[in-house]
Amino acid sequence: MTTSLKAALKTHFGFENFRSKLQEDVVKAVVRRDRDVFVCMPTGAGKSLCYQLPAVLAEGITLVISPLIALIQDQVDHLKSLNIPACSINSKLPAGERRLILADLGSSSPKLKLLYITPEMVASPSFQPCLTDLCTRGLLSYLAVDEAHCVSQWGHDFRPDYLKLGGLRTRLPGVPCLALTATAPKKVQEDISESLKLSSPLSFVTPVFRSNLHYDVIFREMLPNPYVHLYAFVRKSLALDAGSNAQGCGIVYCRTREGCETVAYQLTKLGVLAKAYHAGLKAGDRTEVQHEWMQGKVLVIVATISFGMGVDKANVRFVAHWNLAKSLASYYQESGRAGRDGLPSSCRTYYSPKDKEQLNFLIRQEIGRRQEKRGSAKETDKAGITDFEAMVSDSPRNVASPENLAAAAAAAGAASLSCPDTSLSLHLPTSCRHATISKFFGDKTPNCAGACDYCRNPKGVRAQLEKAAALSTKTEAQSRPSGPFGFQPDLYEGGKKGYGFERHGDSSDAAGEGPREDFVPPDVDCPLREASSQRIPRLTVKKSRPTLSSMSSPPLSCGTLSLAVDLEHEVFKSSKSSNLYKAAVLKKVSEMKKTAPAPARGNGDDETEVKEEATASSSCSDELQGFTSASEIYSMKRKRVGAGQRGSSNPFVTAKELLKPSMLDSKGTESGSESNTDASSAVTSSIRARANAAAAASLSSPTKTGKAMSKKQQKLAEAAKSSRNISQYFVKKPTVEKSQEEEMEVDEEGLDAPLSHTTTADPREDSKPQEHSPEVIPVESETEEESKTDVIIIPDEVEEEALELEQLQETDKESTAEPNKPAEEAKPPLISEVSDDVKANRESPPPAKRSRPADGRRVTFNPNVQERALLPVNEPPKPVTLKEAADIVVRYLDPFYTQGKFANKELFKSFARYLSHLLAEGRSRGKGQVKAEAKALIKKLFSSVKRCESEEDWKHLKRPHSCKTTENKE
Ligand SMILES: Nc1ncnc2c1ncn2[C@@H]1O[C@H](COP(=O)(O)OP(=O)(O)OP(=O)(O)O)[C@@H](O)[C@H]1O
Ligand SMILES: [Zn+2]
Repeated sequence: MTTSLKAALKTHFGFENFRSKLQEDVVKAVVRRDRDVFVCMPTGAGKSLCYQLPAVLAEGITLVISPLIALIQDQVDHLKSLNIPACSINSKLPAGERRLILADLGSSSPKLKLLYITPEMVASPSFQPCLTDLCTRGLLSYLAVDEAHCVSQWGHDFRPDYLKLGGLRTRLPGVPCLALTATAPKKVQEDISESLKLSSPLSFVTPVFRSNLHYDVIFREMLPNPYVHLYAFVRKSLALDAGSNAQGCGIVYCRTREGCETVAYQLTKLGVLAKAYHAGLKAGDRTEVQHEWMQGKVLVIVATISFGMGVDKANVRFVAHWNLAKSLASYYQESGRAGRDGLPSSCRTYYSPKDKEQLNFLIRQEIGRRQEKRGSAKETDKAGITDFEAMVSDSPRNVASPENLAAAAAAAGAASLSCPDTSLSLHLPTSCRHATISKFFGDKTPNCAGACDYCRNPKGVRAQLEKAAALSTKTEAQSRPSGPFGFQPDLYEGGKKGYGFERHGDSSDAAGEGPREDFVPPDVDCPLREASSQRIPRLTVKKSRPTLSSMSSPPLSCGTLSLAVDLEHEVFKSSKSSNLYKAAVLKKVSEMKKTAPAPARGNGDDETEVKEEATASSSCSDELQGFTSASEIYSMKRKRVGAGQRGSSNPFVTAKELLKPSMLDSKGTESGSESNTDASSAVTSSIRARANAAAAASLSSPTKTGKAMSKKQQKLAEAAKSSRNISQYFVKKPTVEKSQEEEMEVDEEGLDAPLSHTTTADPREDSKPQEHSPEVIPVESETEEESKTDVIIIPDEVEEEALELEQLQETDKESTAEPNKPAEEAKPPLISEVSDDVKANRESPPPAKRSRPADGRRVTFNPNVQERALLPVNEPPKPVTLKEAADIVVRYLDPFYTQGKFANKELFKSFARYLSHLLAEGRSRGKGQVKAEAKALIKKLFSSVKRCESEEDWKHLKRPHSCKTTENKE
């Protein structure tokens, strides 16, 4: 058998030998087909071959379940390059190709050997006939479940759709199953076996210890300059000083996008080319960054955890965690991307107690949210906490715990060393970091032989701890109850004051820039009215911002500035939370835009005008020198900041600051600068806010600033338009004051993915459509361009959903998909995922879809009113696309989800998907009809069931053909 396997290995894959005895043993076991098989091997050990080779040798088709389209694409491309017939069915596939695949699968002897598919797709109703057909004809040779840990709610990457695979399994009797993962503690292994209904599986588990990896931990906040420290680490790890020619590279993981941007910027500035990678970048940019890094053109990739899964690069010489990983399992997997070639590599954590607090908070918050949705607690809810504690716990209970948590305490993330705000001396790391990891995964203690800082220099590690403890005590003593804005640790879990401004203040947290920052009341001369008021919990005043005097751009006129200040103050007074404040600002700006004359553009006088403005305002700015300027005072919660927001820690910028770059742009002095990068690509709240604020400011001086409208400003204004919808979405919300949670949840990309879908801030909390009232806004003052963009409303939910899916499904290979899929548009896909549609919605700004109604009025937000007011007169209805149908469905369905009418989010999504397809079928109807039908169907559903508990609940729904709308009548 060995000989024939080896021959096949050579013939089909070009390998002389198996990579390891383990790989060979697994392949042999799989080929025997008499048992299910469980494989736990480190990343890069060659797991894929364990099912690919048997798949090639077997008759029939191997169904491979993999969580990411990007991963699937890589695998399929690789197999195709080896002439092995493999493909994937997903919603990105052009209809023609999909038909071909389905035709092959339906033929008597399909040519395909491997069919890759996501768990969502395999569970989708449209795929079932194909699956059943293959199964009944005995054409399925194996079921391979890659990244099988996603099936476990104890695992760090739980994906609810993986749970459905148990059901799938039972429908495929006699098909041997192979489950593969790189990281699975005992508990997760058991869970995998149970959930996938593996029958007495043969287990192949590699020890987790990797002797070529060196682990250490540095207390970030004890460093005079953490970036310089990181830079030195990079140089050393890549042997740059030794003039090494070895093409090594490295990864720095940050929790937030902003952190990535900052670290990448700092490293590059110091002399090592580093680039950021996160879901806030355009897909193409992400792919390019990854590509450059793979090719060694960029030495360091600074990424959120959206980067890495499936990245097959052997010579990663270091993995640094600038922020803590969220669990020991995650840490092991992330750091494990180093040294796949077996050569010595470094894994370093830059530990900060703030990270620990924030992560702890976020994890608990997420669990609370899940429980709230579910209405009950589950034992597995604790998984997130225990896994995290495995990283950072310093509690004696855990140290004594037989379940490794203790071990973890001293462990890998070193976070163990954490918690300087407790008595550190009691919890010195008591063992080697490798040992901790091994214990966590249920392995026996390895022989570290100096491959961690503790084993190398236990004294040094202790000394660091003690120093950190001392520093922390000092900092606490200094900062404790320092007036109304002080951090009050006693209240940590008690209320919003307990979280304090400084903890969740802003970006410096994430980026780890230096020591903890205390709230500094603003200068008495600060132009912002009520600047020191803390009536809105997360609007902080920061003195550390540059003052007017330090600005290089032309200053504003006094009038503009004071108007901006007044505007802000008015809104500030009437808002109760930062979100409401933000929404109100956006609304105000939007209103003003409508009542002001359209700004003249591009008349060639820009430069003169700007100069005039600068001269006119110079005296005013002089007066203000030394003060924190109005525009730099509000520090809102961080929102997604896209490329080009490097180092920026204050995403919410008010009128004046916005005007500054825009005026510069208009003079051409900063065109092409990084702040000028495609604003639309990162339509973040911050940018929207900037755009709106810009518009507001320009209105305060309509002639001058209007003329100075730059390209950038136009782009921003465009971004603002799409935000207007969202602002209305917000503004109709009840004035419920939210806790500091919101501040943290926004851009915690690093946490989003690992905590599964639900970790992303639940969009529904921010979007309660049922509370919106119709709003009719006159359009007289609008520019033509503006009026085109207001028809489609993108609920935040859609954006969040898209982000979530982006992270989970298409993180890094977006470019492999066709940008616009005419085929998809032309014909309803046989198999599709609503998620992609939703995503598409987010990526492309809402197109102008309807002409303005004859009465010159535009209706926003209330879909019922829209229908009437916006229907084109005497024009045949434009047939809806699937995407448009999905938009409509999501919008109408969302309130029901919010009201708890769906047992869980998956059902909600599944119904949305079902309904979208139903409504888009045939493509012959216009929007009005689709809307009416959507409403009718939803109504019908909830007239038969009080709460949707299963897919059966909607199976009876059919398109209501009798449903007539205005559009129909035309
Ligand atoms: N027998 C072999 N000889 C040489 N190279 C091999 C062999 N088997 C696999 N490889 C190569 O090893 C690399 C890693 O394999 P693979 O991607 O399957 O790892 P993996 O264990 O699935 O990692 P991950 O956990 O990241 O998915 C690939 O480039 C693959 O081609
Ligand atoms: Zn050790």
